[in-house]
Amino acid sequence: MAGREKPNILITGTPGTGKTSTASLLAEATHLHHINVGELVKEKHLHDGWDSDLLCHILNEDLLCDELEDTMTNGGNIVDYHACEFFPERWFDLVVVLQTDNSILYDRLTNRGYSGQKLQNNLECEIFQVLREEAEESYRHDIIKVMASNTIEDMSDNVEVLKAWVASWRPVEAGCT
Ligand SMILES: Nc1ncnc2c1ncn2[C@@H]1O[C@H](COP(=O)(O)OP(=O)(O)OP(=O)(O)O)[C@@H](O)[C@H]1O
Repeated sequence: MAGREKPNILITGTPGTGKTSTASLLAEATHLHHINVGELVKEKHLHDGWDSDLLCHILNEDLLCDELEDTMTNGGNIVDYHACEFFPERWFDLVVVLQTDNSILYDRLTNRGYSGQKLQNNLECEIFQVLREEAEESYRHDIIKVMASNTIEDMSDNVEVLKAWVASWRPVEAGCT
């Protein structure tokens, strides 16, 4: 079976590190399709209700993966989500982990109205590099890029690097998996 003609990229990281902003700029620059998983889960009800402790939807991973399977098989997607271990490894050609210094992330999350346990959980997630570890446990290390996302300059540099990666990407020949 022929492989996909365009790559799939996963952009992950703690909430507030800039996944959606980076993914939408990259989608504009490359004409790849941006999938904001959080929005998709809400829109298509790919969840098992609302977690009133964590103040977020309880993701149904099977429903989400079934929903995305055909799109991912076709290729040409930028998937943006704050978790990564449950996606099939074969979906992605590149996994980007965005990281933000804690004081900057604190300001971004408080500006967005996060407080209490939710704020604390997200800051700890970034301090302990939970998403970087999750990516390293779930994907080949040579397809992972860890990128700083502290400033607008970082964001535009990251988009340029990723745009160049997309331009140089070539489909894997059938039989050369
Ligand atoms: N590198 C950056 N420099 C400056 N501001 C940034 C940067 N990245 C993100 N921001 C700002 O931080 C806020 C959060 O960004 P964004 O929504 O893209 O993060 P996210 O990782 O997608 O969050 P979530 O997982 O909650 O959707 C936005 O106001 C955005 O403009």
